[in-house]
Amino acid sequence: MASVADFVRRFLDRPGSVDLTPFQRTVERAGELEAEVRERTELRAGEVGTPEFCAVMREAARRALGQRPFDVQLVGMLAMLDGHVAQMATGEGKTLAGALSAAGFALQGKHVHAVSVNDYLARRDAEWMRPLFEILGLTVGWISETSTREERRDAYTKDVTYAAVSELGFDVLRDRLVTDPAELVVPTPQVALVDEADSVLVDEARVPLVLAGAADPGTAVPEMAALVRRLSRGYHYKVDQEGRSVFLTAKGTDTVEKALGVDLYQDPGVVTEVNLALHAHALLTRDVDYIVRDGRVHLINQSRGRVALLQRWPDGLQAAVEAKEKLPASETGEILDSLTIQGLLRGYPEICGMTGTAVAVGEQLREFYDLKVAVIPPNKPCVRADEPDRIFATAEARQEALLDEIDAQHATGRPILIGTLDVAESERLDEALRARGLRPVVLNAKNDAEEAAIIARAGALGTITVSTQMAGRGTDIRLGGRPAGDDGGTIEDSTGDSSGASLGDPAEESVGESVAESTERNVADLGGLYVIGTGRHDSSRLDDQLRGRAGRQGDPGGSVFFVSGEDELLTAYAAGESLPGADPDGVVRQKRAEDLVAHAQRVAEGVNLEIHRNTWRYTRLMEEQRTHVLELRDRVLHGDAAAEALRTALPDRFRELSETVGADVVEQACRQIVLFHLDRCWTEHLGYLADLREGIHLRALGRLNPLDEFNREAAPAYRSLLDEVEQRSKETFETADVTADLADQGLKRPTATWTYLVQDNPFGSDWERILQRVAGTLKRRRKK
Ligand SMILES: Nc1ncnc2c1ncn2[C@@H]1O[C@H](COP(=O)(O)OP(=O)(O)OP(=O)(O)O)[C@@H](O)[C@H]1O
Repeated sequence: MASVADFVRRFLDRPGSVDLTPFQRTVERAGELEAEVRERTELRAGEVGTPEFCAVMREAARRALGQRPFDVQLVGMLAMLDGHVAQMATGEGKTLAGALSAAGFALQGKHVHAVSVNDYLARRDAEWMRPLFEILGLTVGWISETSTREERRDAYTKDVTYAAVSELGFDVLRDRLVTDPAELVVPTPQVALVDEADSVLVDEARVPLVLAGAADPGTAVPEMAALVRRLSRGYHYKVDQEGRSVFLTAKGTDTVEKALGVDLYQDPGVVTEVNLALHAHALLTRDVDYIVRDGRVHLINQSRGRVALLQRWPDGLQAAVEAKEKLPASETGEILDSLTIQGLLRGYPEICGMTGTAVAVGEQLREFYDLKVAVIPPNKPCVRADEPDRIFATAEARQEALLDEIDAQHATGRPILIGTLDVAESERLDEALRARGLRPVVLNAKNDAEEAAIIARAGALGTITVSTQMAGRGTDIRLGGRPAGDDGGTIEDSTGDSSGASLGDPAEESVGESVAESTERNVADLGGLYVIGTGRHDSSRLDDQLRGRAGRQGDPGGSVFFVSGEDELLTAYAAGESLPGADPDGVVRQKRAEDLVAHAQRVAEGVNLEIHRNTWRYTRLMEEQRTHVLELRDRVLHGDAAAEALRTALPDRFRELSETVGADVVEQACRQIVLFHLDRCWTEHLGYLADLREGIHLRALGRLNPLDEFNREAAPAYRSLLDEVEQRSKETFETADVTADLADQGLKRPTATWTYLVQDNPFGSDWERILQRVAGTLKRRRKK
């Protein structure tokens, strides 16, 4: 019978979170089997999810990696095997828990795609966990951006394949162009096990992965960039409170019209160009939203603080930023196909994941993926001291207090990790600290190559590390600065001679106290790593990830955020409400100030959720159509559907050709013809949907619901696409010389293709922006 405590706990659990009791019981019983399993020479896992299975997995990890999984890691494993997102705090050993569950799926004969956050982690985790998979008789592979198609195909044949989500998506997209089944790379998706599930499944969910082809330089608009550079904010143009949209004032409209000699009202094309240039000028900031490196604009991924490789904004905006920076426009090309990360991952019949911060996005995980969160307790209780925010009236007062605090803490030798909100701020802080004679180490999107090394040292005595959000994830910070994983957890260790893996507990083997351990103890006596945030993020999860760098595995540690009333979070999301008055030292001490900061953060989170929902409403239909097109394509690629269709439609032509060139040649030609037109029409359909979405605002002005309107038009357009494919295929079949190269007869596929991610539009959806813009322009016209 469940105890009262159990009942109360379950009652208090957040709605939608998973009851761990059955998993905990299984793990308890696994504990009873441990001694017996240790004696076995051969490890057979038995039925997945049973106590014996858990005991064998634990023993496998102990033998292969020298790490005996803690009970909580086994509970996490069971939760993932049951199809949930396991929330495990930073440093709790998610890599091992994830590998154990990947192995559990693989032992059931399923292929697992372990979705990593980046190439570095995909490779590191695959190599680190390789001995575990091998001891269980399983194979493992990894994919990185530089992997060849052959290497990728090989990696996908393994039981478990580690890869960044973008690589998986790009492979799926590239497979879209294949006309011979032997060239396919990605097998049918089975299980996705997603690391940092909140970030991939929620924050990046709406990012489209794009496959483009047939080069065409982007539209450069240098004159527009030069023109808007001369406009003044507040006078010629205004930016809304949330910093998400910008619009010309009546004065600005006049100035632009005079300068360009056009009537903006008559010329929507020019309005779009001016607005894009204004966006690039007023809303996107160098070293915050992007950096310029090697003569190119590199976007910064806001939630990770690192350069978002291969990402770009929607084309017009990308070109506008390039023009703003006086750089040549980068190539654009026609979009051949695109797929959002959410669409990609929803294509897996089974999905689960792990992260340090899932509860806060529990609602989205349920809504978009039907996933529940399992909150796994820590192995050792967290003793980190999280101080309340220190709130200041002005940014200046905050800066002074921040520098004083760093100075004071550093004087004791305590290691400090300072998290800034963007690259520019990390550089300013670096300068200010140097002016005080301190020697910080800076980690930001500009030097991310050194990340692992810098972070591994961040816990060393006397170290000051200034970092953007990138420090939040992936690399272990050890007190005393021991490099991550020197107990068996780095690539170097595990790619080496794995037969040397220790069989006992690492702790049992050390004799006496090493230098590293004594430094670790010193740092612990000083209070452990001290994390300081220079401002609250617009999502509490990002704050929690930063705090989570300290206090890992029961280590001592501390964290505090320095907030100012001038921070964007407050000016954008708590506008109209002012902070209570500050004391003479500039500090705001009333409780209401804390509430206001929390309120602003909740508003920001709500705004993001709304944008996500809205984007998904529009993309869902497109992705359903895409799935359908792909099913058709598969039938054509793998079977004789094309030949059957054309034989039925044009029996005489089919017979005549079969007699002259043979049935095989005709069948192959039919396949090529239908695939060509299907791909071509899909590309055209995507272009049509993009235009439709851009134009839908005009109907919104006519008081029709834009989403209904969109759906009303997109559905018949798709039906006519299918008719069109049929029509064009018949025409080609009728007229083409099927013995010659079909490419010479107008069926030319794109010669060059490339892939990229479209950075989520930072100002809300295109249609929302355009709507605001048009409404704004019309309002101003009426006033005139
Ligand atoms: N069962 C175990 N026994 C001993 N050490 C372990 C065990 N599990 C994990 N570790 C060690 O704990 C450290 C943290 O593991 P890992 O990097 O997987 O944590 P994490 O949960 O992914 O943290 P983060 O959220 O920061 O990425 C690593 O050095 C790893 O070797």
